[in-house]
Amino acid sequence: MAGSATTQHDSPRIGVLALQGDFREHRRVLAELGAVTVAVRRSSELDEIDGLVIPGGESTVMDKLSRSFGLSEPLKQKIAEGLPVYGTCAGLIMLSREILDGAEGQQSLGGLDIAVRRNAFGSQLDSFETDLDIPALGEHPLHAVFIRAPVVESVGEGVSVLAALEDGRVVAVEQGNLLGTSFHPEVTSDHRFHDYFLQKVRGHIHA
Ligand SMILES: NC(=O)CC[C@H](N)C(=O)O
Repeated sequence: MAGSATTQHDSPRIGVLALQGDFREHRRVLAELGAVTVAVRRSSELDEIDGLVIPGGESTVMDKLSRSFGLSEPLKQKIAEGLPVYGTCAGLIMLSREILDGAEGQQSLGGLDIAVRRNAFGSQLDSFETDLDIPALGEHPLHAVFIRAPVVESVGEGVSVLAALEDGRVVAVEQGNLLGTSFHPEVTSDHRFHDYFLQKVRGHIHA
């Protein structure tokens, strides 16, 4: 057991960083998949969870709030200790080693050895939807919703690319305990990405 916080058999406790952004949607999806969810706003709550989701929203705000709430250092430590963490959109930005087109002074938590470019699709294509082939999730393409999304511009050696757009731009990655998507699986009815994350969490609990 790798320091499990799980109390009920097979119901992992998943924290959702609830400082800002669409944390409610993630909690709803995770609950539908049988997880117990915890809104994380203070560092003590990080000790009660088996995995963490960092939602979409605005990474500059999430960065400032996580630092002023004293969450950013404990979060970095949990990531280094192997807590499974899934970041969507702004959450992916939070997990990246390097932010391109970040705001003045913007910091990330790091963990994923990637560089991401914020708002990579520009104002002309603020939001769009497309079907992505994601072999790790099975044969059926996943309908993906992008909202002022970042793209992954470079990946380090230990990073697996899970999905890319037709033009090759990377939009989903995995590295060890960490998972990140440029898009928002919490706003569609296809929950395979959250399910994939929960499998990672269960694997970590039983490791
Ligand atoms: N939907 C989102 O999470 C948008 C991310 C936002 N553009 C940012 O930089 O944080």
